[in-house]
Amino acid sequence: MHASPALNAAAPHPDASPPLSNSFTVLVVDDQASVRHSLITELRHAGVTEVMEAVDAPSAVQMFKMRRPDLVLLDIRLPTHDGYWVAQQLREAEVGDWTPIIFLSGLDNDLDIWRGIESGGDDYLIKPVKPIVLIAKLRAMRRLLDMRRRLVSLSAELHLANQRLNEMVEVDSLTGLVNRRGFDRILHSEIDAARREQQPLTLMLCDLDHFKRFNDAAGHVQGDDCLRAVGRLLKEVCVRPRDVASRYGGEEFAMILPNTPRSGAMTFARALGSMLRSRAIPHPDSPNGAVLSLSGGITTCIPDEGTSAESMVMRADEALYAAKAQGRDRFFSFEMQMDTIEQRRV
Ligand SMILES: Nc1nc2c(ncn2[C@@H]2O[C@H](COP(=O)(O)OP(=O)(O)OP(=O)(O)O)[C@@H](O)[C@H]2O)c(=O)[nH]1
Repeated sequence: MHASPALNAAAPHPDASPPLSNSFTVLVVDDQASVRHSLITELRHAGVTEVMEAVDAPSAVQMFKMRRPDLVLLDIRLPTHDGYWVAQQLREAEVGDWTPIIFLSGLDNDLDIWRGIESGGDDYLIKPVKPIVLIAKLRAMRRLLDMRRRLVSLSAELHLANQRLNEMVEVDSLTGLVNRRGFDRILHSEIDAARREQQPLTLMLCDLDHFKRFNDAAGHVQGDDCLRAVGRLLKEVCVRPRDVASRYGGEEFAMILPNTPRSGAMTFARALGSMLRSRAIPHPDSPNGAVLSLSGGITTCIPDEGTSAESMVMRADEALYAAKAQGRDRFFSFEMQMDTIEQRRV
């Protein structure tokens, strides 16, 4: 506390400077009514749209939390708690945010300035405050605040743009499914999650049967339509939120099915097979019948330290190769083959 007037009336008044544009709110914290009054008059003159007053530390903190001013003018000497304490409370109350704090004090020594900055202050004004200095600092802080807001909004825009870009580069343009890049990322992260949670993870590779003949007979445009139809079907069959259908490449698709044991994987394969049959997409030249069919290779495991995305793909691919070799239009599970050398027709 001190008795010096808030403003040095002898200092030249910055009448020539234009008022601060847009809305700008300031919280003045000082226990002396005369000081607050002089500061408020000067702030209004400078174009500050709203000035709040607090007479002590607790009410300053409370007002700050409720009203969130754009700037705080904070006296160091206050009853009960000092301005350093207030600054610390304000900084703790706005994690991730930043409101400029300018300390006001009659004290002019290096240690006070150091303590002020250490406790979260941004600048320091010695009372009596010269109006021209007050307004210059107000403008400087306003400029910093505007810059920070622009940066925050730019980084939010950048974050959104990055998200969109990521989505774009991970989406297959023909089918709208996750593409190979997205598949690789998701498979790695699901292996990690399944290892942590000790839950079974299933990978299913599906390949359309005799698709070269389809293209040769119907043409590539119809072939593309067919791939789109299969893409829609795979999306439909992936009903659980973490199930992922992706286009692995060409006429090959991959499904990542977290928390899915072998039995669940076979149920999924049956559902997929029967949905495809019910769609009855005509195949103009298939030795397997008049409608499109597909073959699938499945691998299921609770990943351990030795499990990698590559090893899972290799196992699913081996099972897919066996399903093709055994006549197509079927799903094989790598593990079931290993366990029982049993082949299952879906
Ligand atoms: N229309 C179209 N065809 C594609 C696309 N990508 C791959 N293909 C075709 O898919 C066919 C795949 O042929 P193969 O690998 O010989 O396999 P397949 O004829 O399906 O025979 P199996 O897999 O053994 O049943 C090739 O003719 C590719 O040109 C695509 O984006 N659009």
